[in-house]
Amino acid sequence: MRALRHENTPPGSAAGSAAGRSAGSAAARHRPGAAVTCRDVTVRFGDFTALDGVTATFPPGRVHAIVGQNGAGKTTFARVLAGLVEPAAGTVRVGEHRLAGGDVGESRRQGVELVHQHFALPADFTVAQALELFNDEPRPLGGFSKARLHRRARTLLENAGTEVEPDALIGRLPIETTQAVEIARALASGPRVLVLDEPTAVLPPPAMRGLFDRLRALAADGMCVIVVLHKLDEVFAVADTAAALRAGRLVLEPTPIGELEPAVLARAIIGDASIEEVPAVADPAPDAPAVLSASGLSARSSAHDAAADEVSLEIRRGEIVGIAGVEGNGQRSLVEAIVGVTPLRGGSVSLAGADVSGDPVRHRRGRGLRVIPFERNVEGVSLSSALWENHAAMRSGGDGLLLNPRALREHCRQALDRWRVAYRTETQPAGSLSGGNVQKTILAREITGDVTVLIAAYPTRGLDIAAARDVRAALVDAAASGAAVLVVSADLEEMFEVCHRVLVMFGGRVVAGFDRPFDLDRVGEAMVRGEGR
Ligand SMILES: Nc1ncnc2c1ncn2[C@@H]1O[C@H](COP(=O)(O)OP(=O)(O)OP(=O)(O)O)[C@@H](O)[C@H]1O
Repeated sequence: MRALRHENTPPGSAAGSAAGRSAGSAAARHRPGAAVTCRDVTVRFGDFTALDGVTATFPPGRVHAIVGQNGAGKTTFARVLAGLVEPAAGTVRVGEHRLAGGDVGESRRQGVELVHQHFALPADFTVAQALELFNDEPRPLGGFSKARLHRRARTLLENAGTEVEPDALIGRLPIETTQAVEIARALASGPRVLVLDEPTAVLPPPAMRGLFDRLRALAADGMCVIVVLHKLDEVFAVADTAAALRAGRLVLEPTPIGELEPAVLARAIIGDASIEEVPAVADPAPDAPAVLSASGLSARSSAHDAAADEVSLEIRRGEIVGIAGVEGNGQRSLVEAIVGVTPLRGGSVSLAGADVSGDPVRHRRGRGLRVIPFERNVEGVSLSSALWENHAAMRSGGDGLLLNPRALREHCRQALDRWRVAYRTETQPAGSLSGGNVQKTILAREITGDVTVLIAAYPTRGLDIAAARDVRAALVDAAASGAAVLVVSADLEEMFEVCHRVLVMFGGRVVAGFDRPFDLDRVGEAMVRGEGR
């Protein structure tokens, strides 16, 4: 879902390609931060209330965390500030200015910039072009030269603390660099208020520390930084205050972090619900056969990723194997080749003893292969289709459920309820769910009793504490029921909790393998150095 509105002529066109200021002036155009004051902000989608009378003040010069479960209203709140959603009632002020609401241009003029949960820069733009999006400053006739645009881009990127070639295509960048460009773009206009919606969801730990340093530096410079986060340790690592939303209501107003205990914050997020421990993962039977094998697998590179290069691995019945690695080191290319959406360049893939190297996706699914894909909004669901249609769409793999719409809808409802998806009716489009709930609909469809091989790419990305726990428990449960499970994740702690073994990918190859008990430093070093078996 692209939420950004492209208000300018496209960069690269004669009129749009010119920046109306020098490379240096963008950095110099610093505006003092402003407080954001919300009073009784209420947002409705039809008869559903997504934000309910939110009243809060976010002073400048601080990093403010907003937390809450999936569907609590965090993204909606961020989008209100950015002018993408118009409140039904209430007021938002940026400094002294009262926003009319629902007007991106107005929010931007008042110095509010939003970095979206799902990146919004066009994949086929170069970095330099992407940085010109929304640059509405006056420009001379004929525009500036490419060299000048590149100079400006370099300055903006440097200010955002990243190095990337202005000529690089957005779609080819590693995901953390894409995010850095998004932030550079947001900072280009010298905002007073920077809002980031779940910026850590895509980042490996070192990049996360870099992001936090940058946000702290922006706040120290006077900016009001509002950041949506899920993990408590991240909140305590970066924020000055934390506020919590639950079911659209502000249940904890922005509170200095020094006055908050993690348990209090967790309670504000989940309310009365309890979170059980993830059951311990049992060892696979000694004679358990391999149900997923890849032998010398090579496949072409995929978006944001390196090509998988002669990867060999085996996962046995009941075994959970993690693939660790900085994103972009071939994990995606490997998964796409196993699933069958990318043809093999070399090697083979077997499922339950049968060579499926040339088989279409549908046949592999028919053998019990289930997948939680990398990009849920593109690969996992059709956002414009109803929940029950999405649920039914992938069921043609031979699981025997007849094409009876009523039965499919009932089946969908049961699965969504089991996963505690916050939805109103199975006929609503998937695009009307919150990001975390979209992920849960995919889990509800893919983690079922008939799985023989489950591939889970970043399965807890964007999920709240309770849902992330449910996913980890479901992975352990799937293995206990006899599935072979492959987990790709940037979250090493999560992997260490559920996996029997962890392989590290670097430059498209598996460069190291580790057994329990895992050593964080050794795995981390292998991820960065590309060696360490
Ligand atoms: N355009 C829309 N139409 C209908 N309902 C919507 C729309 N956008 C959001 N909602 C609903 O509003 C509620 C809040 O959604 P929001 O995306 O703000 O949650 P969130 O706290 O950001 O969740 P997550 O952590 O999963 O991203 C959800 O129940 C969602 O289904």
